[in-house]
Amino acid sequence: MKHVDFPLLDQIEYPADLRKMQLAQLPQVCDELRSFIIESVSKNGGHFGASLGTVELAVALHYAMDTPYDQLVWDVGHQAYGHKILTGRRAVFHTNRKYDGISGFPRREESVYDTFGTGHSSTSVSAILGMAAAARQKGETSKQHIAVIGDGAMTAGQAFEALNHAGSMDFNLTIILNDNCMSIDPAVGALKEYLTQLALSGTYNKIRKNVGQTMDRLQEVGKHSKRLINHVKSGIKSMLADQANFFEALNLCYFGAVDGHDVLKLTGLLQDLKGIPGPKLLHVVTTKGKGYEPAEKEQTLWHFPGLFDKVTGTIHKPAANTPTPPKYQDVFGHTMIELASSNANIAAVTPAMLSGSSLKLMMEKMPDRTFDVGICEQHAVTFSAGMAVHGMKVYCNIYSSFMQRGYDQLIHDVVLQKLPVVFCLDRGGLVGEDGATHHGIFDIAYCRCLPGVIVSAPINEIELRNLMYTAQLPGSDQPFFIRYPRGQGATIDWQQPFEQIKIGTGRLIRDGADIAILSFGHPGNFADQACDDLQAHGIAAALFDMRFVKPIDQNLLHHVFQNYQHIITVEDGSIVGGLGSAVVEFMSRFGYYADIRILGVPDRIVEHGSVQQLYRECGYDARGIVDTVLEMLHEKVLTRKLLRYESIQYSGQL
Ligand SMILES: Cc1ncc(C[n+]2csc(CCOP(=O)(O)OP(=O)(O)O)c2C)c(N)n1
Ligand SMILES: CC(=O)[C@@H](O)[C@H](O)COP(=O)(O)O
Ligand SMILES: [Mg+2]
Repeated sequence: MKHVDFPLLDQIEYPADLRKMQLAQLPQVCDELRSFIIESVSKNGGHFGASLGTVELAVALHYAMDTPYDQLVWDVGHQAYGHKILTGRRAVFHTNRKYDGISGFPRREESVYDTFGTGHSSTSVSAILGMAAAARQKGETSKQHIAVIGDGAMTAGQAFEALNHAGSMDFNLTIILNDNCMSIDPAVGALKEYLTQLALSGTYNKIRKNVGQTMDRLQEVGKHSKRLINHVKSGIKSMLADQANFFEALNLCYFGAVDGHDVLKLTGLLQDLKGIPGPKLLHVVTTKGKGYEPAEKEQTLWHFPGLFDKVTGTIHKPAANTPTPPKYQDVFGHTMIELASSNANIAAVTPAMLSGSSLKLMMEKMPDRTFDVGICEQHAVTFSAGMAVHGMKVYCNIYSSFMQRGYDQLIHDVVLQKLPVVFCLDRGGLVGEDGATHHGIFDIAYCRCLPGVIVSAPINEIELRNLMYTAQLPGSDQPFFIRYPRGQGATIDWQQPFEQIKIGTGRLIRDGADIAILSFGHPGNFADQACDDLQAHGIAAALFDMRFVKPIDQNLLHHVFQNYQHIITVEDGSIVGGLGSAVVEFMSRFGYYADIRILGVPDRIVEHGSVQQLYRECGYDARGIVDTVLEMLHEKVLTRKLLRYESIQYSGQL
């Protein structure tokens, strides 16, 4: 750590302050900004390597552009910490991703400098193109529009759709391709190879000279006429004729590749580019984790390291003296290896979440049957469907919120064709600090409405394994969803022999006569705890683990409606369209009546914080369940208290 204090950064509240500085001071600003990020993330947590890689870019952009008038969109937004710190949020940066604190991603509500909310990838070029179109309509001809997009994010279909559109328009647009050869895991795919070749080709030096000549010409003419734009393009194109540049072929002026850590050159280049009208792509080469050695060396680990000692680079780990339950993702990863070892038809697919899904474990052992297809959820779904056509049993693992990207592919390419793909929806439910963009709370509803599918959720790791096992048994020939949460499970002794689960059956976890609690997935554990707590109030609650919302266990529900007047449903998902809705639909269909409360994520946007804080806020943690039961059984509880009081009085008289 070079800096213990921040003499230049202290003078910068907003980019206007940065722009008052001398160009020669920018390297030190970068130095201080980098130190600030290291200091803050080591203590408060957050995404790390990506923002270290964009320090120079953030400084150069805010120095060269007139933000917030000029519009800047950061794709994904996990790399925008430098931007946040330079745009009025340094003093509150320690609240990053915390409950009631600032978001870990750009948010329109948070700052005028955050022109577009992100979190999910590959949206930036579309969004900035839309803004440029709006500016054109308003006659704001001098306004700059810049999207910063990583090489990982660039692999998604939407990014290509936007490039295709951008190249056909003459809007004033700069796409900065931040190429660090990394996604969360090492970048994959043909684009990666292409960008590497491009970066090595040394095109930039020639182009840089050309920019200078172009600027002279622009000054001479004075206006950004269409003729001039074409002139600029053809000038650059001629220099690239022997290179068949992909971006040029799409009609974007390509500049690069440049060193993304040379802040002075970067600033000069951005200033130059401002004067060149039309769609441009600047290829910037950076290092993920730049300036912090451990993060440069182990880039996947330091994408999101958790708290660490900034001096030694030691990542804090929980004390290992007591055994803890594993993460659901690891149970999934290990179980995949077990299943695939005994079933040669099994393959696995992940759209760029190799480590996050723990499919990395299977990739190491069975690389021929494990596919990291890059960030492209839509392709991942249809690719899996294609394999299923020819009898492969594909486990397509997609984070619940990212699956939203592939919804038509689910319907059109899987459900309508009745293909038995197994979708393992990881991060189902509230995910915590990543917040609203990443909460996987809509999947129960968006899967439940699909005809002919199975929608399940395990209460613990053993059930996760058994569901995964069941999904590949002969006769399992429907699309099969298994959704499970982020983080740790509930069972230490999880590696039990597989057992088949009868599809569409729930089970009684504990009996009781006063109220029935129906749970779906891991909140069954909250309900179990609540049942314990309710005993102290003299209430005997029954707990049913539904396991499936589709097909739903009708026998179980008939039993519940025939035996209980009071029913609570609990799920880690939106209360609109989930388990609660399914139970009410059943009640109405069969003409039952009961006092029902639906607990889950309310119909509003839930922000970030620890999952415990968010479960509390939404009222479906153990305490929330207890409170709801007490409220529902208010009179019964009062009567019982009274009876107990009377019996004490009476025994006192004896
Ligand atoms: C639609 C979607 N899929 C997956 C992710 C998870 N994700 C976040 S960052 C990231 C890697 C992005 O790579 P790149 O754009 O190159 O940025 P870098 O981290 O290398 O700076 C991934 C896969 C996401 N945010 N959105
Ligand atoms: C920015 C992004 O989308 C990912 O880095 C995400 O934060 C990963 O989430 P997990 O930590 O749950 O794998
Ligand atoms: Mg990258």
